[in-house]
Amino acid sequence: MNSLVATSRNFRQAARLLGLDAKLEKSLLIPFREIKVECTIPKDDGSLASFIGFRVQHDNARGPMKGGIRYHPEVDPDEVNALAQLMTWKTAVVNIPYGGAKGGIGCAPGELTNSELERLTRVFTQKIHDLIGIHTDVPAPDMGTNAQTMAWILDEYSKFHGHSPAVVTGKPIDLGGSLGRDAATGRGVVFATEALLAEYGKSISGLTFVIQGFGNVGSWAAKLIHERGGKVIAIGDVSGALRNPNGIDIPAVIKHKAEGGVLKDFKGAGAMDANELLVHECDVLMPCALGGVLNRGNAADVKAKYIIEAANHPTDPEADEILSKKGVVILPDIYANAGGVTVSYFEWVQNIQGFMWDEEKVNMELQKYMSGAFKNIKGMCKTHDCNLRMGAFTLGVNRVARATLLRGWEA
Ligand SMILES: NC(=O)C1=CN([C@@H]2O[C@H](COP(=O)(O)OP(=O)(O)OC[C@H]3O[C@@H](n4cnc5c(N)ncnc54)[C@H](OP(=O)(O)O)[C@@H]3O)[C@@H](O)[C@H]2O)C=CC1
Ligand SMILES: O=C(O)CCC(=O)C(=O)O
Repeated sequence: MNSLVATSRNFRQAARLLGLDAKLEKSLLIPFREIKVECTIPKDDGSLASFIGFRVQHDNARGPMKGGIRYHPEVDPDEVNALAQLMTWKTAVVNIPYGGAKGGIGCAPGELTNSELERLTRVFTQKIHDLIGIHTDVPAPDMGTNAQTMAWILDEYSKFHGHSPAVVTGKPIDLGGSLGRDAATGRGVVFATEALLAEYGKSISGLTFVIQGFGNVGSWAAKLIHERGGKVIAIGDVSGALRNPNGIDIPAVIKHKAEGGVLKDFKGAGAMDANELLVHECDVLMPCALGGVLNRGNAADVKAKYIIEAANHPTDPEADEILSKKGVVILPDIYANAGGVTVSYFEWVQNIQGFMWDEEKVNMELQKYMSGAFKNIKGMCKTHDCNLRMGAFTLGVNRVARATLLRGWEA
């Protein structure tokens, strides 16, 4: 299902549960601003390459718009729109003073050299610099981008507006990045998983995990699960998938990749069909890559008891229905992966204050925000007699609706 249709369907269902006025519902759905820019760069061989960049600023009722920038061949306007909308509800779920935005460039970052990526990032920043800013819209990394990408945006933006570290988060520490931001999404996923499992009298230790995606989010989640005694029995990325029923040595995989190795060539686990990953027998399934990977084509075959949505919108509404009929418990993206934006908020606060926190404080505050949000979601589930996804959506949408009504519409 189209990602924007799917996300909007979840929003509408939450709006109905909350009894929102139809006109307010319509206004909350329409993005504040959609930006589309052409980015042409000279490649290293002197030829020209053109790309399309997007930034969708969905809503700013609760504060500056916030969200990552994705570099991936499948980036398109509907996908960016859906991701921007999810950011609005996500920042509200964890109650940080932001709205939602998302950006992206349709490109294959693995096929561009470092200097081509730098030129592309700088051209994109030149095209949008007037529309982002510390108190308007603050980008961060997402799939295919990282701290280096944020450093280039910061440098290019600062040429127009003066040194502005708080204009992006997820920066390198040397440029004002926060300790703990790199690990934050994966760490938040693990805190969220612990909160969910505790409801069922379980803990990570001794349970089996399958993880799709071994980039920033997947590798940190896997590492922290491994440290807590969880058994990661299968992992995968674009190169392929691996399994080991006795548990994969995650620190060894991370070392193998850090040394330039390809995941599928790791020797401590056997190869498996990547299409089997999501339907592999396990206690907990963690999609940590693309959206829409759980759909009506595979949902009936999923064997996990719990799905933690570390990726954004990995589950189609059709799959949602099939999975909930099977009794699978799904922890929704707008809560499960909110640790990244929460620590981005801490980074922004540190930049504005000009005062750096130690990593212990960052992780402690993150845990506080994640457990507080889980309690609030459970409260909404009780009030509206709904599942965790609708609990999270009603929590987020209600906060944004209240802020919107308080601000009013007088011109
Ligand atoms: N970074 C962050 O702070 C946040 C990220 N998220 C979400 O988490 C997800 C992952 O993001 P992040 O870890 O940052 O991205 P990265 O680019 O760091 O990693 C993405 C991972 O997904 C893998 N992947 C991509 N396409 C496929 C595919 N078709 N099948 C299997 N694996 C695939 C990549 O493989 P390969 O390395 O081989 O290309 C890589 O391992 C995204 O949905 C993102 O929106 C959510 C909140 C915050
Ligand atoms: O850290 C941020 O600002 C945004 C992270 C993000 O893009 C996401 O949560 O999907």
